[in-house]
Amino acid sequence: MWWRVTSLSQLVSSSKPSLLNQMRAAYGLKLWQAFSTEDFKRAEGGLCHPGRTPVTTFVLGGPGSGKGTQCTKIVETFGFTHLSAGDLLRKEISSNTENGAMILNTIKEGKIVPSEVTVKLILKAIESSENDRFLIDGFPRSEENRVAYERVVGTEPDFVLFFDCPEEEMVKRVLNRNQGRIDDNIDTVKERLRVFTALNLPVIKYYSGKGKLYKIDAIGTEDEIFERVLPVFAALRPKTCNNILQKQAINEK
Ligand SMILES: Nc1ncnc2c1ncn2[C@@H]1O[C@H](COP(=O)(O)OP(=O)(O)OP(=O)(O)O)[C@@H](O)[C@H]1O
Ligand SMILES: O=c1ccn([C@@H]2O[C@H](COP(=O)(O)O)[C@@H](O)[C@H]2O)c(=O)[nH]1
Ligand SMILES: [Mg+2]
Repeated sequence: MWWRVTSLSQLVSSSKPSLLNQMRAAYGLKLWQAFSTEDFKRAEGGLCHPGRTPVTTFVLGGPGSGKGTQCTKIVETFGFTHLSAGDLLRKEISSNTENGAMILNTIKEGKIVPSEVTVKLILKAIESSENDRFLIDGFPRSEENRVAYERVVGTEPDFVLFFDCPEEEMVKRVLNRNQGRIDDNIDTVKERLRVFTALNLPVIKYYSGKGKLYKIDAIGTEDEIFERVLPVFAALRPKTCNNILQKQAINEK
C-alpha cells in the first residue's frame, strides 16, 4: 500500500543556497523576473531571500474534492497564504495577458497549462507576499509540473495534503458549484478526472513514497473534514502560529 501517513518530525522546512539567489541579490531581481523561458529550462533552485525559509504545503485532490474550501479554513485558523494555481491562471485570463487566450483554451479542455507559465505565477505570488507559509492549491498537476517547480524553487514542499474523494461525489459538487466557471460542465469534468488519474495521482504517489503525504477522507461536512485536517497543522503550531499565539496572549492579559 503506497498511502503512508508521514511522521510529524518531517514537518521541517529546508532551504538551499542558489545561483539565482545570488543573481537576485546582485541585480535586485525577483526570482520570477530572473528567468526567461530559456533560462527556465536550466534554472537552479532558490526561492527566497537568504535566511527566509517558507513553509510550503501542496494541496492536492481531484476536481471538486474540496481543496479550496478547506484551504479557506486553514488560512483562517493557521495564517497561511492561499495560492490557488487555478485562480492565478484565471486571473491571467481576466487580465488579458499574453498567455490569457492559451490558458482559457487549456482550462476549457480540462488540460494542463505549461509548467513554465504556472511556476512563474506561483513564484511571483510567493515573492510578493510578506508571509512565510503558503498553501499551494491544485499544483503540481503532473510529474512534469513537480520537477519544474523543484528545479526552479530548489526545495520540496514540507508536506502534501491529498483530499481523497469518490468520483461520483466530485462530479456532483462541481456541477452544483454555480460560480460560473467555464470548466464546470460534464464534458470538461470527465476530462479533468481523466487527467487527474493519469497525471496527478503519480505526483501523489511520489510524495507518499517520500513520507510527506497526508491523505484526508474528503467525504462528510466541511467541518468534519476540517477536523481531520487540524492535526496535520497542529504539529506546526510552534513554528507557524506565532501571530495567533501572540494575539491570544494579548487578549488573555
Ligand atoms: N464537504 C463538502 N460537502 C459538500 N460540498 C462541498 C464540501 N466541500 C466543498 N463543497 C462544495 O463543493 C464545491 C467544490 O469545492 P471546492 O471548490 O472547494 O473544490 P476544489 O477541490 O477546490 O475544486 P477545483 O479543483 O475544481 O477547484 C463547492 O461548491 C463547495 O462549496
Ligand atoms: O497547476 C495548475 C492548476 C490549474 N490548471 C488548470 O486550471 C484548471 C482549474 O484548476 P483548479 O485547481 O480546479 O481551479 C485545471 O483543470 C487546469 O486546466 C493547470 O493547468 N495547472
Ligand atoms: Mg479549487
